[in-house]
Amino acid sequence: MTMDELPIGDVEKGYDNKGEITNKTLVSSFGYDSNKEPIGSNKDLTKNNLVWSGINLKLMDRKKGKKDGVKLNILKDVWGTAEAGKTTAIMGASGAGKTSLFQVLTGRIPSQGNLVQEGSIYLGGVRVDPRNREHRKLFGYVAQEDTLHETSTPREALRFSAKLRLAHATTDEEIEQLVEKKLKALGLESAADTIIGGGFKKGISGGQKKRVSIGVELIASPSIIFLDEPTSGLDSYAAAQVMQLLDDVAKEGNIVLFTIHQPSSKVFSSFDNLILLNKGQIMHQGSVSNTANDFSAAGFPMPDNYNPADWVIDVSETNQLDDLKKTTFFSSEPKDNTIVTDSQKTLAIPYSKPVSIFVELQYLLRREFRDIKRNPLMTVINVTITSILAAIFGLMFWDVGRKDRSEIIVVQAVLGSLVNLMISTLFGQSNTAIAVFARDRPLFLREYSTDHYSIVPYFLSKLGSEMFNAFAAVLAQTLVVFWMMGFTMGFGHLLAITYSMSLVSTAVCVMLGAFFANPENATALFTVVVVPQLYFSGVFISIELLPDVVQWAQYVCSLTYASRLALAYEFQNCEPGLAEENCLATLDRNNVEIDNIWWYWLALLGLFLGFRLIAMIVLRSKANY
Ligand SMILES: Nc1ncnc2c1ncn2[C@@H]1O[C@H](COP(=O)(O)OP(=O)(O)OP(=O)(O)O)[C@@H](O)[C@H]1O
Repeated sequence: MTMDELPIGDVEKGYDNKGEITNKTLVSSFGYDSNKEPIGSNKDLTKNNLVWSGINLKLMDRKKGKKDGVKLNILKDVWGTAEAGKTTAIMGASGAGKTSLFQVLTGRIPSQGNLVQEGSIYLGGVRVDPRNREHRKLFGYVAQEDTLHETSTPREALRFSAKLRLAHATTDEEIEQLVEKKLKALGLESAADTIIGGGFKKGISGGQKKRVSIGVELIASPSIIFLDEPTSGLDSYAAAQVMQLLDDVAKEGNIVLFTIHQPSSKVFSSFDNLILLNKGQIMHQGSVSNTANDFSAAGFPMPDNYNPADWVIDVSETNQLDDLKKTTFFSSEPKDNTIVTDSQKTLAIPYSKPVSIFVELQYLLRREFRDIKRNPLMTVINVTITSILAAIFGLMFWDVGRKDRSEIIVVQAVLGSLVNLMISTLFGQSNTAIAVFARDRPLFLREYSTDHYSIVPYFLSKLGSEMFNAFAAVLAQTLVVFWMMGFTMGFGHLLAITYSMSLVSTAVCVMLGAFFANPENATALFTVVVVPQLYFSGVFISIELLPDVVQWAQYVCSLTYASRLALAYEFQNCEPGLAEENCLATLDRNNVEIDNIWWYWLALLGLFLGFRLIAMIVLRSKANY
């Protein structure tokens, strides 16, 4: 079936009994009214429903040398169904296990650690594994926090997601039509070209942001869309709009499943099915329109004028579990809960990357540079601060390079000016690099886990913008200090050394940013990692005087190599005579060997690549949930 035969966006993936993908519109299959049916009871429809069975999530007590014990049963024998064509809400008091169940269903429980997960999930009667990258293409996931690219517009955000996630054969024209159609469906036409905004600038409203977050998932036409508290933080009007949107998405034949906290009665009545959790167990599942009857039948008639959402939580919170179990609540999983075509078989999806990594890189780079263009403040502040500092250094070491080097105090001053410059460069880019990476990290984790791009193009695109920012700052610094201080080495040499140093320093920041989500931790650790470099580099204390056990550290210090390069270029061609003697003695005292200049350059390159590689591996492992 071609895109021409079906309206764009209406083509949904379906699965036949063998688990093979079939293109069909699910819309036609779900035009029914099952308000009076318990969830999943319509056997014809079970075929395309999401069913989970025997889900247990245990927190293990792992003590060295002892057998593992179960510390806490977070989820116990949880079962349920999310029907295609309907919206299903997971509710429960705080700590009931909503997030945990949601994380199991979306494959976000880490496979290593203290949590052990059991149970099965089926889609259309065939087993699915939401941790599997291929299977995950069926799932759209909208987190509670909106992680959007702040300097993009809703139209650009949808286009970016469509381009990188839809089939390779989809033309740009088709993508534009699809984006237009989704913007309309999301009610975002008037805000389509307004910047999403964030900390740097006010953009679209919170409700509009939530709709963009939903839109970037919907654009990939997932069969199942998971949303974690989609109405939290929204006013009642915006919450109602989001619920209406989800209802429309479900009506197209999709499965819409979300957790929700304290919905208003209007929002509560707008969803189709309810799953109520209590202390990690399923207390009740059923159609929302039957909630009052179901609770009455269990002996808890709903008082008049009471928000039913509050009532169900009140009942679950204010009654003992044992008492509730004596009622019709907490029914055990029906034997025919999973209508399984083949329980042994796992859904087979031929995985193919929609676009090449070059297209990914192109789109990512375009977005990075658009970011710099639309939010130049960070670059401007960085360049300004660096220039001011450089001017202060320039004044302190005014003309030092042009003075007579036959005087040892002059050589000492030149040495001091270079080392200061290197240290300033070492720290100069760190705040910007850490702040930018901390800002972008959640966006990367979301986009990577929803298969927008691979990790290498992402890192290359970040490197592109970091290189630009670092170059702007280092160029400004070199322009100011070079002539003020009057160095004898070439302008290009000084620029290249400080630029390389700055890139290594940025690589360290990105590596720390990959380890720690919190920028404060990354900044604190940066100081711990970088300050010892001042000693290990040999510029303050000769390496030979350092204790043997720490001497190796000189080899992983960018300051070591950058300082040696700067000293080598500055002192290798001094005036013959006393000046030359002083220069060569300084080189000797600082362990600089002219013959090793290329090794110093290679070492800087090695450190740069090494730190980048570690960052990539760490971030890749963090994103692997
Ligand atoms: N990784 C974990 N380590 C320890 N305890 C956990 C972990 N994950 C969940 N729990 C515990 O399991 C229970 C259920 O947690 P969960 O976050 O799923 O509840 P919730 O219904 O989403 O609560 P809330 O509405 O307050 O977010 C809580 O008691 C929580 O402390």
